Amino acid sequence: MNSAVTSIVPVAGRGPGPIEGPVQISIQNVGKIYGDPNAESAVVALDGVTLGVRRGEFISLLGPSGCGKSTLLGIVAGFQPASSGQVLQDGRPITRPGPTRTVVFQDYALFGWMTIQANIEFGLKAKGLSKRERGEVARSLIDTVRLTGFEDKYPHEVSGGMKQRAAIARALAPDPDILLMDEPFGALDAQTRVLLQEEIARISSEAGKTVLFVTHGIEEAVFLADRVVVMSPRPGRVREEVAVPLPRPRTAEMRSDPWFVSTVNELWETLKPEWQKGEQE
Ligand SMILES: Nc1ncnc2c1ncn2[C@@H]1O[C@H](COP(=O)(O)OP(=O)(O)OP(=O)(O)O)[C@@H](O)[C@H]1O
Repeated sequence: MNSAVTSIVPVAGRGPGPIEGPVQISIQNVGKIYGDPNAESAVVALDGVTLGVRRGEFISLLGPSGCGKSTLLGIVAGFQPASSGQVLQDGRPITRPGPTRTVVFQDYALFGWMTIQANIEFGLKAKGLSKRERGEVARSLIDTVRLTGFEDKYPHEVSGGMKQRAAIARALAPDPDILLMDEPFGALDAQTRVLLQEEIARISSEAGKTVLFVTHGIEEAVFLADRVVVMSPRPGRVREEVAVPLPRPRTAEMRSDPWFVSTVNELWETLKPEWQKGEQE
């Protein structure tokens, strides 16, 4: 463990400091093995991951490719079970997907045959809202993600950034407690990515959601998070945590803040050797 990075603590007077309050997601000693655990081909994706996420906290899960980030997110979503350990939401075990947790994927996962508005409204039918109410919620979210004027377009008619804005609005539509984001900006060009980082920082603060954000972008992880949780190469474990003292709302100028620059550099210097090793394996 790198003491230089782990020793970083919120700086007094710089920002809101660590999020206080009850733990909403409790990841307890979670392990995941793909395949027959006794077979040589078994893949140990996660090993003893323990993490508490507070209500309203934005956590970036940072780690090299293949370290089990998506696996962990999938277990929290309820898409797949842990092989050992458990995940609790507000004290209750997560055993299946539920409307209080929604997921944004890298590949947008929009329905191509539905307009942007219909995509956003989709999840609201299950909540029993009338057509008029669904329309109102969708229009408000379209405004939030700055897609006004594009509501009647189909996904193939808009840019990648717009598709991801729509996917974020769709995930917010059922008013979940927890937003799970799996490399949501991974498919976007660098400029769009930066713009959407600022958008999601704004939206998540305004909406007060708990966010688990998976990325292998160090700068993105630090810019967005209240706490960056760094995972080790496979089998994924929590390697270290960095509390981010920057105030909210996060703004573009913070990327040149001395704390930000040195933390990103420190993380890169710490992680580079093991990430390079992972690339070669
Ligand atoms: N369904 C599966 N069956 C077998 N092995 C799997 C399965 N899903 C993932 N794995 C393996 O588990 C390990 C962790 O994968 P995972 O996708 O969770 O990592 P990741 O950190 O999200 O990677 P990336 O950043 O590349 O998306 C990898 O070695 C992967 O090949």
